Amino acid sequence: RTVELLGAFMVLCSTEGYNQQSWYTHNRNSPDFHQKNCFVPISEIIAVEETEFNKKQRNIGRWQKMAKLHAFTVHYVKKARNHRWRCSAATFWCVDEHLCNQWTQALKELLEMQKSRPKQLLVYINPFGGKRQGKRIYEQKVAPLFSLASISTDVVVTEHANHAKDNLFEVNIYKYDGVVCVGGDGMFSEVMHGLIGRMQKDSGIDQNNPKASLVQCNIRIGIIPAGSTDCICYSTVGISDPVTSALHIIVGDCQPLDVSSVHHNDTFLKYSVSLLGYGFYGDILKDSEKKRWMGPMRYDYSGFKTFLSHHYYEGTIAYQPAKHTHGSPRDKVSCRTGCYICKQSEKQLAEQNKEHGLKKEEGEEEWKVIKGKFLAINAVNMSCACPRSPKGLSPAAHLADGSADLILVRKCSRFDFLRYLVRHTNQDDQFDFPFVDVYRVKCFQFTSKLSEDNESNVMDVGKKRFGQFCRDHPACCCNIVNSTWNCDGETLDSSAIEVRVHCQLMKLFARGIEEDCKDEAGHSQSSIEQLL
Ligand SMILES: CCCCCCCCCCCCC/C=C/[C@@H](O)[C@H](CO)NC(=O)CCCCCCCCCCCCCCC
Ligand SMILES: Nc1ncnc2c1ncn2[C@@H]1O[C@H](COP(=O)(O)OP(=O)(O)OP(=O)(O)O)[C@@H](O)[C@H]1O
Ligand SMILES: [Ca+2]
Repeated sequence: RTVELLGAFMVLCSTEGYNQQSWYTHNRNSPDFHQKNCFVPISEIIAVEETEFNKKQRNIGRWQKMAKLHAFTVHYVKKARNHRWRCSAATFWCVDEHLCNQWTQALKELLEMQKSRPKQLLVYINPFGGKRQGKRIYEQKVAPLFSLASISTDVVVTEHANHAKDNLFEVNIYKYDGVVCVGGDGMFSEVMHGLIGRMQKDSGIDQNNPKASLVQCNIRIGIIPAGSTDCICYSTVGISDPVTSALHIIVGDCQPLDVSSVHHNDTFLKYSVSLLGYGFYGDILKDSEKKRWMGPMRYDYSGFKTFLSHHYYEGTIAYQPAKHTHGSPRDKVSCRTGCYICKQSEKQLAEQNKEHGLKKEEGEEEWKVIKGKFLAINAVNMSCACPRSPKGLSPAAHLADGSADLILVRKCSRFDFLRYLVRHTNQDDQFDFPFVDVYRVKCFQFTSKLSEDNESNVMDVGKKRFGQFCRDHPACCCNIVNSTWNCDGETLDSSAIEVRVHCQLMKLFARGIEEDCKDEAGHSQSSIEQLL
C-alpha cells in the first residue's frame, strides 16, 4: 500500500490536522511548511536517511506526549531563483515503527531504481583556477553532498597543467560513472581532451585525420565551477554555482554536447566546445595569459586594452552551412532542457550511425567562401553565456544540434564595435549590425592573408618587420600580423585551421537551461504546476 501511494512522485504533506496515518515535517521555518503540498519527483530526491530524535525535536506540538517516535529524513533538491539548486530536508515522523520502515525502504528502493545516477566518480581539482578556491569549494560544498548521496570518489588534486589529461590515459576510466572537474573552462577542456582522446585511442581512431568519425564518449563529465569565466557550466546549467552543479551530478542528469575538432593540415590541434575566437578574443587571451596573477580580472584588463588597440585581420573563411538542423542563429527561441532541435539532430545522428557509409560526403556539398577584414571571427558550439554576458555570444546556439554559429565581425569603427559589445549585456540583437554576419555551419576553414602570402612565397623580410612594427603601434590598427585562436581559453599555435563539428560527441552531468525556472523578477511557473 505504501509503495502504491508513492507512485511516480512522492507527496510530502506538511499540513497540520491531517489524519493519523500522515507524516508531519518538523521543518517549520522552511517556506514549504506553509505551502499546502510540496511535490518532489523521486528523480530529485538526494537521499533518504533514518533519523534519530533528539530532545528538542521531541518537544514539538502534540507529539510531545508520545513515548517513542520513528522518523526518516528526505533530502531533496529545492529549486530557487535563476536556476540555482539547493539541498533541502524534511523529516517525517510517526509512532508506527513498521510504517516508518516501510516508507524508508520504499524510498530507498525507488532511489536504487534511478539508474542514471553515478555511484563512483573520478574527481580532478585544479587548485589554481579562478580565485584559487577549487580545493576549498570541493571540500566544503561538494564532498559533503556526494557523501550524503553515497557517491564514492577518487580525488586527484592536480600538480601541473595537463596532469588531469595525462592521467586519464593511464587510469581505468571504465570503472567510473563519470569524471568531475573542479576548475574553469580550461580545466574542463583538459578533462574533455583526456576522455575523448582516450576513447579514440582505445578504439583505434586516428585523431589526426580531420575526416575521422570520432567515437562518442559516454562517460559523463561534471563541472564544478571554480574558474574565471565558467562559460561551459553557465551555458549548460544556467548558473555558475558549485552546489547546483553538484546536485545535477547527484541526480544523474545527462546533456549531450557538440564538440568541434580543430586541425591544421593533417595535424590535430584541439577540441572546442565553447568559443573558438580569432581577432578580439584571441588577442584578449594572449595578453591575459601574461597577467594570470590578476585572477579573473585579467580578462577585463586585457579586454579594455584589446578594445583600444582595435586590430583587424585579413583572411578567408570557407564554410559549409548546417542544412540538417532546423534552427537559425537569428531565432528568438533558445536551446532549453529537452530542446526539440537538439532531439531532431540526435535522431539524425542515430540514423546516420545505422546507415554508416551512406551519408553524403562533405566534399560533395557546397562551400561558401568569404574574404575580408575582420575584428573578430567567433565560432561557438553553444551560446557562450557567462556571468559577463548572460545571453552569450550567440543566444540561439544549440548545445547538441551538430552545428556551430560562425560570427564574423568586419572592420568597423571603435564606436560601432563598442555598440556591438554592449549588446552582449542587454536585450538588443547583437547581430543587427551591417558589419556583423552570422551563419550556422557544420564545418569551416580559415586562412589568414599572411599565411596565404606565406604559402605563395610573396612575403619578404621587410614586410615581416613592418608587420611587427605595426602591431606595436596601436594607432595603426594594421592587419599584417596574425592574431591567435582562442580555443576554449587556450591559445592555438596555428592561425590556419580546419574545424568540424561532431554532433553530441560527449555528455555532461547537466540538463540544459530549464525553461520555467524562476527569474530575477520572480516570474515562474512553479514546479508543482509543472508536475501536474
Ligand atoms: C562595455 C562592456 C562590454 C562587455 C562585453 C562583454 C562580452 C563578454 C563575452 C564573453 C564571452 C565569453 C566566451 C567564453 C570563452 C571561454 O571559452 C574562455 C575560457 O574560459 N574565456 C575567455 O576567453 C575569456 C573571454 C573574456 C572576455 C572578456 C571581454 C571583456 C571585454 C571588455 C571590453 C571593454 C570595452 C570598454 C570600452 C570603454
Ligand atoms: N596544478 C596546476 N598548476 C598549474 N596549472 C594547472 C594546474 N591544474 C590545471 N592547470 C591548468 O590551468 C589552466 C586554467 O585553469 P582553469 O580553467 O581551471 O581556470 P581559469 O583559467 O581561471 O578559468 P577559465 O578557464 O574559466 O577562464 C587549465 O588550462 C589547466 O590546464
Ligand atoms: Ca551546437
